[in-house]
Amino acid sequence: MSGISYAVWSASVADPAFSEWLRSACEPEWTAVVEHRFAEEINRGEVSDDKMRRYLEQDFQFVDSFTALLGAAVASADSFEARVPFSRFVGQIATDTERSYFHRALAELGGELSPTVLEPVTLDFRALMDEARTSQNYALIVAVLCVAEWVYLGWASRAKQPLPENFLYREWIELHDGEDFRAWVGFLRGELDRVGPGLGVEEQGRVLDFFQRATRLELRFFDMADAQ
Ligand SMILES: Cc1ncc(CN)c(N)n1
Repeated sequence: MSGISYAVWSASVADPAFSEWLRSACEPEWTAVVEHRFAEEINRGEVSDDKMRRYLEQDFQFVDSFTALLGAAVASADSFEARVPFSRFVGQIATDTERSYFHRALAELGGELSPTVLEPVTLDFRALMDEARTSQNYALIVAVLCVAEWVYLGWASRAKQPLPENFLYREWIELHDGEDFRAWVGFLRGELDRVGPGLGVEEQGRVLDFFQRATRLELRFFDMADAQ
């Protein structure tokens, strides 16, 4: 990936959907995230407690900004029907099942819900999400949300059955795979496919820029978690 690409998506029959056009412009980083060693170790239940604690401490700070970004999607969507899946996700997942996972997992690992030191990549990711949130631009907001959820579906759906017994890994995988999560990612992609083609060329380039920056940050986040 080399910064903003002003290659234009076009609506001819042969062209991919807008979301697939964005994703394929993020190779090889996209595949590097989905096939990352750290993700493979989660899928096999082999991450050391120390690494898992560090990752989840930082990720809980990610999730805080992510939840605020979901709120911005509710506010900036162009119809009631589009607002509903975001609202449902905030209520059922982000502030309920996922929050409960973080509380239990960090208690088990002796981690902190509010670590004093935030890694540079955590700060950078929070900054990107804040930039998308304060833009109040629906396409930019959905682009960042879509990357975060789609790459997580990518690695989690590679986990082999039976999943690890330890809840630290099993629940983290289950939160990012399964029928409901696939439908959620399908919705996010569908929103990009719906609004993307109607944007001007410059605005499409801006969406691509946010999509690429989010993908790079996902890769850096797993690199940070894997380092030690
Ligand atoms: C860094 C990151 N990216 C995505 C996700 C999935 N919501 C997450 N928990 N953390």
